[in-house]
Amino acid sequence: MTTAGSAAPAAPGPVLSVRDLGWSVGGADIVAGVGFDVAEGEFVAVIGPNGAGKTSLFNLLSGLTRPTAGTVELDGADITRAAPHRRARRGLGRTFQTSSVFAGLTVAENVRLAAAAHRGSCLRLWRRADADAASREAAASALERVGLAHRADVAAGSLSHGDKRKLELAILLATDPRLILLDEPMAGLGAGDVPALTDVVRAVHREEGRTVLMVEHHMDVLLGLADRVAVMHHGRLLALGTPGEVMADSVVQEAYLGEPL
Ligand SMILES: Nc1ncnc2c1ncn2[C@@H]1O[C@H](COP(=O)(O)OP(=O)(O)OP(=O)(O)O)[C@@H](O)[C@H]1O
Repeated sequence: MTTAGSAAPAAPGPVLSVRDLGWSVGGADIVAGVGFDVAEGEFVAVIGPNGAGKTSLFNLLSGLTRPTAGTVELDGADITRAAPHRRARRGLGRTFQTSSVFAGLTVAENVRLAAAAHRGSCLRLWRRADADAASREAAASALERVGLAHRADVAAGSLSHGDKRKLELAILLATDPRLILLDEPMAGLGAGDVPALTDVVRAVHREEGRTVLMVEHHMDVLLGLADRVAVMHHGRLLALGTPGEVMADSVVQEAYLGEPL
């Protein structure tokens, strides 16, 4: 018999819970009926052919677009209609497919600015970011973790594409997000740069314990990272399972029309 005092603690709920999520534009369903949970500390990869709705899904999760159906919960709180900055305050961070850094600022200044903005110092943000010890510390730590500490004082615009991707990750880490959405971080990288960035993403997940959702086209990159793979197709969630399950799924293979997964 279980008494109130000896009851096992309830399992923690999912970090992210998506139910029947949809986004229609001009009568076209860009995202439709998408539902899944992401557990604390999990790494879920999102794959799918071009135009499948992966970025649109990320836009719905991060609040850039308003869903026309369904709900999004973060740690049990309904954030379906919350603005992007409110989601960020609650611990949801994201990167974009295209690089988005201030080219004229130094690498460290870019990260400090993000840290200061997250800490709420909006008034004369830049001066505060420069002077604020906590922001400087957060920036230095983030740059160290992505392997960019030695480039802290160069202009962000002078970085290689691969280093800009690392900088974007550092900008994200400076805000200490629990749930990170990475939209094709490897896009445009030379083959030689992929392993280093993969290692950084792996460390952010495994060593720092952050929950990650990542859009990525290449299964070889995902295999060493993802606990589960979500497959999008025509705006719908076609499959969700371990990388092995998904690769063996004939419906998934058909969606890719013979392209290697
Ligand atoms: N604002 C919009 N208005 C109308 N259609 C849109 C809009 N944004 C995206 N779409 C369409 O929605 C579909 C899904 O686009 P989305 O960018 O989400 O796909 P994706 O899976 O991220 O593609 P890729 O792998 O090429 O980045 C595409 O057909 C796209 O043209």
